[in-house]
Amino acid sequence: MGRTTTMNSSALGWDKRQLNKYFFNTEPIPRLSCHDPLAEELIAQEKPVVLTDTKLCDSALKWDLDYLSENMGSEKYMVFVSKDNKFKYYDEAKIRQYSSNFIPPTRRVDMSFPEFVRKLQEWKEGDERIYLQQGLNNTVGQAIVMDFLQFNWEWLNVLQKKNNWGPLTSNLLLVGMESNITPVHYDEQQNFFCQLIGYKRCILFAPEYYDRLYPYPVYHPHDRQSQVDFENPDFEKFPGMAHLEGVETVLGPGEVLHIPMYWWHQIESLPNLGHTVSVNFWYKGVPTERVEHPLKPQQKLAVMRNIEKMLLEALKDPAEVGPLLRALVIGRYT
Ligand SMILES: O=C(O)C(=O)C[C@H](CCCc1ccccc1)C(=O)O
Ligand SMILES: [Zn+2]
Repeated sequence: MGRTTTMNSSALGWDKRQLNKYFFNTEPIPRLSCHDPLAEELIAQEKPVVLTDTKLCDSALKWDLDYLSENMGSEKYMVFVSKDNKFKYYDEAKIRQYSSNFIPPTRRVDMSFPEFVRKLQEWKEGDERIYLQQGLNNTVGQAIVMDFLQFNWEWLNVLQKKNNWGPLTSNLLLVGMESNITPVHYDEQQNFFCQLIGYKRCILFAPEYYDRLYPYPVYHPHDRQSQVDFENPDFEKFPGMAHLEGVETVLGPGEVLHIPMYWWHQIESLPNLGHTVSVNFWYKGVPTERVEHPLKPQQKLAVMRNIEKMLLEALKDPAEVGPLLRALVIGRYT
């Protein structure tokens, strides 16, 4: 990119003026040492927390573009291409069964790491943007494997056991351009999100804000993604959005954000501070054995997802799900 960044004087390494102004208020996500008992308390309560000194991925702080080009082997990696700066995730498997004409907002191109870096360096204003999003697997070079083995697994494994999480399912390597945005969505896994290079703004909303973020239907390719666009909010169509309140942080190199399962999150690579490199740790949640009532918001979300899945299974035609739900609720539960 070669752009000179006017780094601001503050020690943060980034400048508040670089943050997009949105219509909702946010409070800061607590930033704690991983040795602070409150940190583990918040994780146990499924609340977001930034851990500043885990040393979880210190061996990967050197994963800049040169090092990754050198050591990511000659394999092809998954790169998404977008006409704007938004990279809304979609499930390719759901496109086929979702009858109506779904137009993917981004396209997937597989390319080698050096190819990806060349595209980054040749990029100029107006070009399509790119975002490498690839699960780390055994095709990466030896050096990367060595770095990976040096992660602070001891600390992670203790937390995994204490919180009765399921197995680690994947580590997504994310290499994005400055200003790239992953729009607000939730995942069905516990996540430790590690920032390695550059700065990412992470805006989170609690799972109970389900009725203010209007997720797509479960059978839609954009399942788990919100329908709202923070940069062009449609308050007529999505009135609940007006009551959104979030929490946020700007994550820098070496910092780890716990994104609890089902928490909504939007991730933005800060403008003018160069490309970003992150790696996440996704853990399967396990169903709670002793169910207590009233159910937690996360559990209600799981129930609603199951109802949508059952209805589609019963009705087969997605177009019939809405009318049946309306018949069930309007005038009876409203
Ligand atoms: O770690 C997370 O959960 C994030 O959302 C990080 C996000 C990219 C995620 C892309 C994605 C979202 C859903 C399914 C598969 C891939 C970023 O950092 O831009
Ligand atoms: Zn996510």
